[in-house]
Amino acid sequence: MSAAAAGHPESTPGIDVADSRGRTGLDQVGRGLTGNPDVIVRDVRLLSSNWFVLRATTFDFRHRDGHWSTEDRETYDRGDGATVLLYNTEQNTVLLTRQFRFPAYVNGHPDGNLVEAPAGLLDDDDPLAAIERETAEETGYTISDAAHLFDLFMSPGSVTEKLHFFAARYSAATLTGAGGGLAGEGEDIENVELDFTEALAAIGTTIVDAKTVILLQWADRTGLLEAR
Ligand SMILES: Nc1nc2c(ncn2[C@@H]2O[C@H](COP(=O)(O)OP(=O)(O)O[C@H]3O[C@H](CO)[C@@H](O)[C@H](O)[C@@H]3O)[C@@H](O)[C@H]2O)c(=O)[nH]1
Ligand SMILES: [Mg+2]
Repeated sequence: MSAAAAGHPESTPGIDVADSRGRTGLDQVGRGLTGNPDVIVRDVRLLSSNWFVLRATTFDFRHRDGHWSTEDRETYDRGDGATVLLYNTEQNTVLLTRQFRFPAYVNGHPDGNLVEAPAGLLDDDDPLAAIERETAEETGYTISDAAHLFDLFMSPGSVTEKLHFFAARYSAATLTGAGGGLAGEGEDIENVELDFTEALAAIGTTIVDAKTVILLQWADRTGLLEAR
């Protein structure tokens, strides 16, 4: 007799038994939130845990005029990430990457090859360790002086991710590895070194990745690099 026929619910990967990535309890996230008295979480349903995690959450929400409504929101949870502006003040250059991004390709980017600041998911590391790791993996450069700038939500209507922003120096002397990303994960990442003026001019045409635009404009606003 199956568990369901015996009156017990079936086991669900990601909830009460491990999913393909070894996770359980994925339907518990968000249930205990108490910070906002105008929000009462009623239910969390796991929709997918194929790779990252898609949930639907039902919550009661008190509007500004005092009335309550019940709302459903889907959230996509990739964990948090970190990104870095690699800069060289002697050359007035930045070191970016180019890689294929399917979500951009399927949504109108001509070939999906995006020019971006190096970035990666934190996995189990703290943000600084994660950006040092990702910079080495993706570009081959070793960074040692990464300065934390700010943390931003990148798409708060649907994606839970908070992105930690850094800036760090690079030079020919700090190129210590091959870069290119993790071949085992299907990554194929190319370095793109640009004169800072050229990089600023490419915003909105060649450079259409938000984190990269934010970092370039930060460097312009603070005068870290020179827009000639
Ligand atoms: N098998 C499989 N692998 C996946 C899937 N989604 C992602 N991956 C693997 O997970 C890797 C994640 O690479 P990271 O370098 O850690 O992350 P990222 O995708 O570069 O994300 C960074 O940039 C994003 C875009 O700006 C940011 O959103 C994110 O915070 C982070 O900074 C991908 O390259 C790919 O190999 C999937 O659905 N299936
Ligand atoms: Mg990456």
